[in-house]
Amino acid sequence: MKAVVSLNSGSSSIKFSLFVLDTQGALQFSAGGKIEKIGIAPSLKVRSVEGAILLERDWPDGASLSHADLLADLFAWAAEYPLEGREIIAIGHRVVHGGTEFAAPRLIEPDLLDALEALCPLAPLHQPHNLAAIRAIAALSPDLPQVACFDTAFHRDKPALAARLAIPRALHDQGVRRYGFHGLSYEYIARRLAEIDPALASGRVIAAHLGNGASLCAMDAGRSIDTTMGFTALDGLMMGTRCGSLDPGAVLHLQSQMGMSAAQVEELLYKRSGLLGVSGLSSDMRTLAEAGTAEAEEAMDLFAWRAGREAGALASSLGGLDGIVFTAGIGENDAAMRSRICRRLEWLGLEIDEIANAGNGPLISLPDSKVKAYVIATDEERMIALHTLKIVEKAE
Ligand SMILES: Nc1ncnc2c1ncn2[C@@H]1O[C@H](COP(=O)(O)OP(=O)(O)O)[C@@H](O)[C@H]1O
Ligand SMILES: CC(=O)OP(=O)(O)O
Ligand SMILES: [Mg+2]
Repeated sequence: MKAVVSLNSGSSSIKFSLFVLDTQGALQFSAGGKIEKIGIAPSLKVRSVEGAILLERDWPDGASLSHADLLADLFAWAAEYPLEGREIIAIGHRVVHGGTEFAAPRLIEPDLLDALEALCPLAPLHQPHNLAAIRAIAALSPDLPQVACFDTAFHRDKPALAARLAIPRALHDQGVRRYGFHGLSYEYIARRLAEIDPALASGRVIAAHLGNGASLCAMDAGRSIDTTMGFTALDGLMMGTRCGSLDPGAVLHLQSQMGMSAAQVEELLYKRSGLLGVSGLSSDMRTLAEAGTAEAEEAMDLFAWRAGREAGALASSLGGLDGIVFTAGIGENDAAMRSRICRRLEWLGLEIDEIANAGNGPLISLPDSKVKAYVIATDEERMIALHTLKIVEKAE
C-alpha cells in the first residue's frame, strides 16, 4: 500500500504523520505524533490511527536540545518502524518561506534547496530546521522524492495593497514586502469550514492560528485577503517568544543608543520577547495559566488585547465580519484565552457561548450571535500530504 509522510517543523514543535492511500486514492491517516516544547522540556508522543501510543519520551532537562538533536532521535526510531506492507512514495515538508519565487508546492532538487537556503535569514526559527530535515532525509534515502510546501503560498493572491509596506517602491521590487505565513494551516481551515458551515465559509472570516507562532488571516470566501504576519513571521500578534508588531523606531534605538548588534536584536525579538519576555517566566501558555503571578497575567492580557486589536484591523480589511475560527495549540485548547479574545470582539457582534467554549466547541457562539465563532483543529500535516501526493503523481 502506498504511503506519504509529512513533516512539519514549527518553532516549538515537530509534527509528523504517515498517511496511506486507500483504494479510492484518498489519504488515510495511519500514524503520527509530535515533539513539543522544544527549547523548554521536549516530549515526544507517537500514536496509531486507533489511538494506541506507539512511543512516548520526555526530556525534562532538555532545554538545550535542538530541532536537529530531536530529529535525529525521531529518525532513529522511524528507521525501525514496521511498515507492514506500506511503501513510502514521498515525504512532504512544511517550508515556512517561499520568498517571491515559490508560490506552489515543488519537488525538491538541489537548486531549489540553495534558493530556499537564501531565505533562512527571513525565518530563522523555521527555515533552517525545515531544510535540515530535507537534507538529512536526502542523505538517508537519496532516491525518495521530497516535496516542499510553502507557508507563504496561501497568501500569494491577496490584494496588492495587503502586500505592500510603506517604504520606497524599489525595496518591494527586491522582495521586501508582506508575505504572510501559516498558509498550510489556513488552507486546511478554509476547506474544513466549507464542510462544517458552507454559508459561513463563503463569507468574511478571521482564522486565528494561535500556537507558539501566532497570526490571524482575513479570509473572504475562503481566500486570504490580509494577514497579520508580513515580511517575516515576526510581525503581527504577540507570540511565545516573538514580539509581533513593533515600532521600528525601537529597533533603531536598541542598535544606535543601546549598543546592540543586529544579531543581538534578532535574538531578542525572536527568542526572548512575546509571552516569555513579558511574563519573565515562560513562552508556554499552559505554564502561564498556572503561574498566578502578576507578570504572567499581564502577558496573557496583552496577548488577548493584541489579538483583539489585530482582529479589529482585519475586520476592517474584510469590510465586516461573519465569523472567527480558532485553531492551533492555544486556539484549540485554551478556552480561557478564547473567551478573553471573544469578549474583546463583542462590539463586532460576537456573543460567546461560555459553556460550549469550555467544551472546546466546535461552535462556541450563541445562536443569536451576529458573528459566529468556531474551534477547528488544524491539520497542516494532511495539507502537506495532499500537496505532496499531487506533485508526485504529476511527476510520474
Ligand atoms: N491544553 C492546552 N491549554 C492551553 N494551551 C495549550 C494547550 N495545549 C497547547 N497549548 C499551547 O499551545 C502553544 C503551542 O502551540 P503549537 O501550535 O503546538 O505550537 P507550534 O507553533 O510550535 O506548532 C503553547 O503556548 C502551548 O502552551
Ligand atoms: C510561521 C510560524 O510562526 O510557525 P509556527 O507557528 O510553527 O512557529
Ligand atoms: Mg505552528
